[in-house]
Amino acid sequence: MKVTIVGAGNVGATCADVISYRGIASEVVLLDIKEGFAEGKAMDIMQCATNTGFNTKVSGVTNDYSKTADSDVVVITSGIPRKPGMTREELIGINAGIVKSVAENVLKYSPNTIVVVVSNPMDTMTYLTLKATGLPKNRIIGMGGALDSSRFRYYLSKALDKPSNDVSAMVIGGHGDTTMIPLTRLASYNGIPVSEFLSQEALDKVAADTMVGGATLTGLLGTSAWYAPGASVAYLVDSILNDQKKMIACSVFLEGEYGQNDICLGVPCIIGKNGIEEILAIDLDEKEKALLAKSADAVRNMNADLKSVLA
Ligand SMILES: NC(=O)c1ccc[n+]([C@@H]2O[C@H](COP(=O)([O-])OP(=O)(O)OC[C@H]3O[C@@H](n4cnc5c(N)ncnc54)[C@H](O)[C@@H]3O)[C@@H](O)[C@H]2O)c1
Ligand SMILES: O=C(O)C[C@H](O)C(=O)O
Repeated sequence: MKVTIVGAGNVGATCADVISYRGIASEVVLLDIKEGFAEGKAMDIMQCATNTGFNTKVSGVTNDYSKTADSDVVVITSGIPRKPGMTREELIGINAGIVKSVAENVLKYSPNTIVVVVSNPMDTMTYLTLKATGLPKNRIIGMGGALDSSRFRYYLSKALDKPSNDVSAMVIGGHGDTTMIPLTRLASYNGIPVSEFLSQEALDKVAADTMVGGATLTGLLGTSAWYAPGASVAYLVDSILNDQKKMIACSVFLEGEYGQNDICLGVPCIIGKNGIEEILAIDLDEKEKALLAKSADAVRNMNADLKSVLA
């Protein structure tokens, strides 16, 4: 199975590293526009093979899309990341043009691929990829919910003082500081509602910390995060390539689901060899429904800025 990652920067290279280390794909191609950069990242990763014991073939290319031919999955991480004090939405001016041209280029050589969109603002970039390529909705997946949910589980585990892997929780909605919706009501510690262990005040703080999880890291690092983002993409790619049918919150084109139309937004999906195999309809309470509607309004506003790119 072959995976191409366009953008060999922090997130793209970390994703390639996790995919090869865990043996998720037999081949990974890293592509970047910066001369020699992807080649260098691929060589560095390949030199881990004997010490960590993997057999995935990782190669790097400078802007040569012919080397990406017949990829089963293409991950788009090309574009600029935010700096401290910025929102993800401020990246649209530069990233929209990059994402559109990358999506068009990869499809020339891999017409049957499944595309995973990572570049920010992610929900809008997913919508742009869908509109620009005309691919069926099951083959365009926006990655944000997997990461936000892992941060939610991290903050819950810290509040509970228990391991993250004993916590089950999901974030839906947009992948933005004010648009994501941590589903606190449904979060559990080994099947027991977290509200049995944590006060409402503590749960509200966990939700607030989760929502600004990316901004907090950007403030600490000076650029946005990459370890958890790269691992979250690899987790999603694993479910596609190995047909695991995992339930993962992903940004997907909605046609009536959750009362939304003509938008890509994070909702729970079953992810398998066909990409988005099912959009799960979960019962939200009135407060959660209102938050999702507000989140959709904000993402739709952002999508309106794509007019000139899509013209
Ligand atoms: N969806 C998410 O959950 C999530 C998580 C983390 C980061 N991101 C986003 O992912 C993107 C990448 O972040 P990063 O930290 O890896 O940034 P980075 O700057 O480390 O890497 C981006 C890479 O893209 C390359 N690039 C730019 N234009 C290109 C083009 N036309 N073709 C090929 N390569 C091109 C650059 O040369 C660079 O190497 C950002 O937009 C960031 O906001 C999203
Ligand atoms: O925070 C960012 O800008 C990058 C990414 O979306 C993240 O959540 O880490």
